[in-house]
Amino acid sequence: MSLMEVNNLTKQYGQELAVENLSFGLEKGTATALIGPNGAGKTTTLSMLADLLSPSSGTISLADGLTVGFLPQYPQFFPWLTALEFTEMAARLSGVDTKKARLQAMRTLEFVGLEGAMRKNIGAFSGGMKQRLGLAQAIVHDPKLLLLDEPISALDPTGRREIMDLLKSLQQDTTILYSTHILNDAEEMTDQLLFMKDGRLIEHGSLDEVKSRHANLRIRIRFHNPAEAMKFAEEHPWKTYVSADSVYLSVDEEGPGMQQVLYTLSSEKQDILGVEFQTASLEEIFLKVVAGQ
Ligand SMILES: Nc1ncnc2c1ncn2[C@@H]1O[C@H](COP(=O)(O)OP(=O)(O)OP(=O)(O)O)[C@@H](O)[C@H]1O
Repeated sequence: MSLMEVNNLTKQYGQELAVENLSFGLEKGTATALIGPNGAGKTTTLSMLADLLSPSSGTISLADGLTVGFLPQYPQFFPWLTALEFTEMAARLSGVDTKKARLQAMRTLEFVGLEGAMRKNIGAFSGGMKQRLGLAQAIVHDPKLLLLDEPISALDPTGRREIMDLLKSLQQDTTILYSTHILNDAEEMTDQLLFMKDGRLIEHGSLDEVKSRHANLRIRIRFHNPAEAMKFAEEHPWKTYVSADSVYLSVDEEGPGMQQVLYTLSSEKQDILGVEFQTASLEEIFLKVVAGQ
């Protein structure tokens, strides 16, 4: 059964519909990526799910006894507190027994890689350390559902990698819903994709479902240099796309199949570096879906 069911969720600000008739479910133990351009309604949605904002209409149903952790897009910290004091306070506010709160806070800070900075004032923390601390306050009470608003977007590639790895290790016993606009990362950790635009859900499904609906399979032929790729494209009647040293052919009713491409390459004795099937990346699909709206 679903851990959370969202039905026709709507939020209106004056005349503006920030979120419009959003419906989806979160299955236990899955990761869902909420993707959308700026202003799509991701923060508004997550704030309603975290019970920080009341919906104008629609319903959010939670499984009995579900505990929820939330990382806001811009978490507020108290710079004069130490990381340990702050996390312990978050634990208590989330209902952790006072006696256990300190130990739990220490364990969580260790888990997010802040064991060496536990007793430092947050005021001296870097952006990456604050992001880890934000995650710590969201998970310190061991929630079964974790809602994260842009947990990785503000980080550099190393920081993103580290937080993604932490999230993946949490995924074993936690259901995760996170918003992001870093689509390469989303592709790595997602059982369900939700694409939002202008407050509406414009596409959803598993990565494979979304890919098979939108991603045309294509063939990539790699040449030694861009000039050779260009020459090949010009000399053949197929619809091609040339980028750097490669020629791309879409595999559809009009395009050639792999067999025909291989036959052509060998009969013409083309000196190539390689030929392979490729699917479009999530980023390309997203741009296509958003543009098609
Ligand atoms: N408190 C508010 N009052 C009025 N309009 C709001 C308010 N909060 C959000 N909106 C509007 O609702 C829409 C959705 O905003 P939201 O912040 O949810 O988008 P988002 O997808 O999280 O964007 P971003 O990626 O930029 O964070 C925007 O058009 C925004 O201007």
